[in-house]
Amino acid sequence: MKLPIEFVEKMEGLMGDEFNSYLESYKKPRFYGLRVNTLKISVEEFLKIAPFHLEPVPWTKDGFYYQEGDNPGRHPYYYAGLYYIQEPSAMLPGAVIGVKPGDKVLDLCAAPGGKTVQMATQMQGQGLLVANDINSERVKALVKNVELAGVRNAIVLNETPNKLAVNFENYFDKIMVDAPCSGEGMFRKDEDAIKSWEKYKCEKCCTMQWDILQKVDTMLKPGGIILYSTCTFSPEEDELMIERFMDEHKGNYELVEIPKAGGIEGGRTHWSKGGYDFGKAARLWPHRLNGEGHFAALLRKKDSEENTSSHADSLYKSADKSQAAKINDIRDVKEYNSQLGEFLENNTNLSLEGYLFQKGVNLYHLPVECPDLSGLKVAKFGWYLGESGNKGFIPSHSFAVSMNIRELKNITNFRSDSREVNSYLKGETLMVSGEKGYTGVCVDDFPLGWAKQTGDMLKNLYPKGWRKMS
Ligand SMILES: C[S@@+](CC[C@H](N)C(=O)[O-])C[C@H]1O[C@@H](n2cnc3c(N)ncnc32)[C@H](O)[C@@H]1O
Repeated sequence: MKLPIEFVEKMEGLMGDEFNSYLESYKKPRFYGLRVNTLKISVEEFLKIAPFHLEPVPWTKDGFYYQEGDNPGRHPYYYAGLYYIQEPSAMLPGAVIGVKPGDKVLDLCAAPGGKTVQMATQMQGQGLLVANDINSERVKALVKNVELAGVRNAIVLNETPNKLAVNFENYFDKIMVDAPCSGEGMFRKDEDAIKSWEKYKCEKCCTMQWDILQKVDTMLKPGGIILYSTCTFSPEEDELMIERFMDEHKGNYELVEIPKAGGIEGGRTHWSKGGYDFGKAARLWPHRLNGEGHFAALLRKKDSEENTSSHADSLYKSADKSQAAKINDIRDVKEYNSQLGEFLENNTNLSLEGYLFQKGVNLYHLPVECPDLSGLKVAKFGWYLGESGNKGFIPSHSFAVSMNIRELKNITNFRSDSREVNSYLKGETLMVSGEKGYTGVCVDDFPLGWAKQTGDMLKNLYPKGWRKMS
């Protein structure tokens, strides 16, 4: 690996005596990680069935190192969304932000969704998770990962922080800012990161980070939490960026201690101007722990006596609610849309509560009231249930993949090592007989998608864009 000379010289100046051991880390292999999706399976159950060589990641209880040859991205459990493949150091921000069920959470720079799905597991379907990214191509991957993980309480947006700040004033309890950065911590994992570093120098990234951070305060409630993270070593993008933010908000924010498990170190106060204790922040160094380079700072906004009722809530109150219905049980669902009500009754054991929405023929669910989304580009709205039209109710793929087996009435279950499961994931028709109608196809009890049983065969409804290639 050829590191840019300018980068090496800068690191030598910063690291002093540590420089040689730091540089040696580039000769060592990278680490591979996966995080168990506890929306679908507990860590204990996963460890019983996972056919991989797993070792715990010290800073998060759901994260594990795997060996390169394990290839978890090709296993049917991946298609059931049982885990998310994530670089081990990248698991820290989501592990320490402290998201709880019922919170309103914003993941501002979210694609492809590693931290979004991690926070979703902590919310357990309660509250609202808004995941946003400015890049429309990357938003597609974000939507897919949110669906695959079975997240039911997320809205995915494709917006600038400026526009979000108009709709979400004083709205969120927690905001994750996993900022675009010069990516120095990723050189060992991905040599393309070096090319990107040469293109987007640190100064450009600082400008982007500052623009993003400036809007965060507007959207955060008093008493709320920001987790700022990067995968770069540069103090300008890390300690100095947070120092600037805290200076700008004069005493309104404090740094919160991030636990230092498994070799994590504090941030470096002497790389800042010295006004705050960056020992509370976290630096993950590749020569100090088993993972790549990362920085994270946890900030708490001070509580205030001001009225905290949010602008977005009040906008919603005056917005047109005719499309939304609050539901408490199946009777309300039937009243709202009889096709959906019948489908739920015949095919599922699901008890839906919360809010139903209809846009054209499409039906959606959210566990909470919808915030004001006017003027925003919505890439995914809540849990997409399916279409209700002339052909009756047609359930969506995200409906199936967000279910657990106990919520499904009609099931076709295959073993993970069976020929059938691979055929299903490739989109092939299967010669399996059964009762006519929709069936949830599962691998070892975990739903993968729908099929329609014709009596003597399964018509495959696994979506084209999701299929396994070989
Ligand atoms: C480090 S990546 C995020 C990784 C993601 N949090 C995860 O865990 O999978 C940074 C992201 O910020 C997005 N981004 C860049 N500028 C942005 C802006 N002004 N507002 C929102 N997102 C932005 C990029 O498109 C990129 O997807």
